[in-house]
Amino acid sequence: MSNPVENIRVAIRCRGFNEKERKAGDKCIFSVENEGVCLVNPENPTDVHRFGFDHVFGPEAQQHELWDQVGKPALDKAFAGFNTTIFAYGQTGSGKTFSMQGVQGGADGELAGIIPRMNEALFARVGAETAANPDIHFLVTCSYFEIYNEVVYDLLDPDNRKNKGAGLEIREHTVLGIYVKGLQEMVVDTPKKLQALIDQGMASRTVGSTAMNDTSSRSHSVLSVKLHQRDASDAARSTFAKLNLVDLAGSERQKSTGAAGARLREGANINKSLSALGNVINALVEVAKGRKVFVPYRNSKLTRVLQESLGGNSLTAMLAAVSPAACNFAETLSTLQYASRAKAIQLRAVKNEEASQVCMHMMK
Ligand SMILES: Nc1ncnc2c1ncn2[C@@H]1O[C@H](COP(=O)(O)OP(=O)(O)OP(=O)(O)O)[C@@H](O)[C@H]1O
Repeated sequence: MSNPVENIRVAIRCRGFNEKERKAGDKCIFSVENEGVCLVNPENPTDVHRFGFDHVFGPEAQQHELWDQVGKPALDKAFAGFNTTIFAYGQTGSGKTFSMQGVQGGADGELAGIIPRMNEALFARVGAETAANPDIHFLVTCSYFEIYNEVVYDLLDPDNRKNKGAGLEIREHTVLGIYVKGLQEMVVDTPKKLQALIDQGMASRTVGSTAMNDTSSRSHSVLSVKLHQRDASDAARSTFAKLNLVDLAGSERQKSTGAAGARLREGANINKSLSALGNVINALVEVAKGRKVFVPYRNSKLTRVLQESLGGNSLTAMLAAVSPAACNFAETLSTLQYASRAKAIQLRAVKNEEASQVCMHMMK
């Protein structure tokens, strides 16, 4: 694989009706059509919106299908030395965290989302490759942070969490790219250790109850797993890859969330950063058409952190989560429009051989 030019891959996932929607006897306005979706305006049945996507997962789709189509290809690319990103976008309560993290328990862990599956598959592959070739050495590190009210907090550093207000700075390195200064970078060598850090980070994440979701994520979270591969017999084949797994805070209309006070302020910040993301997506669509336009990455912490994932050195998949219920028509339409625009973004990922040379110092 060498320097592919790829569009962002966009997947849609529609959950089933939740308790509230079922009790209200709400109508289903979403249907799957081949690799596309159809959304009908409940107020006007002739107002029909059709969109095509790379993958569509209906309410009956299982977590392992999402892993096969979206998670595993990203992991394969990381092993080939490419930065990869998966980010979940969608209305609050639409199933972003369910898709990314899933639910613990259930028979054979079938409710596990992309992140725990990624963890297990990553170390299974590290074990298999090391067994097949003793010259290959791996180093896996991870960091986990959230952006809450436009401030970056380290989810793996309890002191940083206690000291709310003093956030971390986002910086840029000529070889390693965008990074968060002072963020803890933990070395992990078993899936158990990585899962313990993920659980620790999840427990620290800012969550609040809104009218739309009892445990709504009020921050954007970024789990970043770095995979360093060193080939002792051929240094030129050493690589580095960053795997970013991003669970965005839910987009929402203030009216539908019943927000007030802190929730209202959070909501305003969430909407501000998601609209900054929308503006970056719009600009990148113009760039893909060959137009020279300014891409406003610096307008929010979120877009700055996602800069490489959206328009730089990364192969990226967007997972847009939606509700099937008529009461969410406006939000679902807006998510589908947002996701549909993102499809046009082109990515130019480069195999990280140069960066790996820098990172090799960390392994010595
Ligand atoms: N595909 C699905 N199958 C079963 N349950 C689901 C599915 N998607 C979401 N849910 C359930 O719906 C509820 C809301 O989902 P989730 O917390 O993932 O939403 P979210 O998009 O992350 O919301 P927020 O932006 O508010 O954090 C949870 O109880 C979750 O378990």
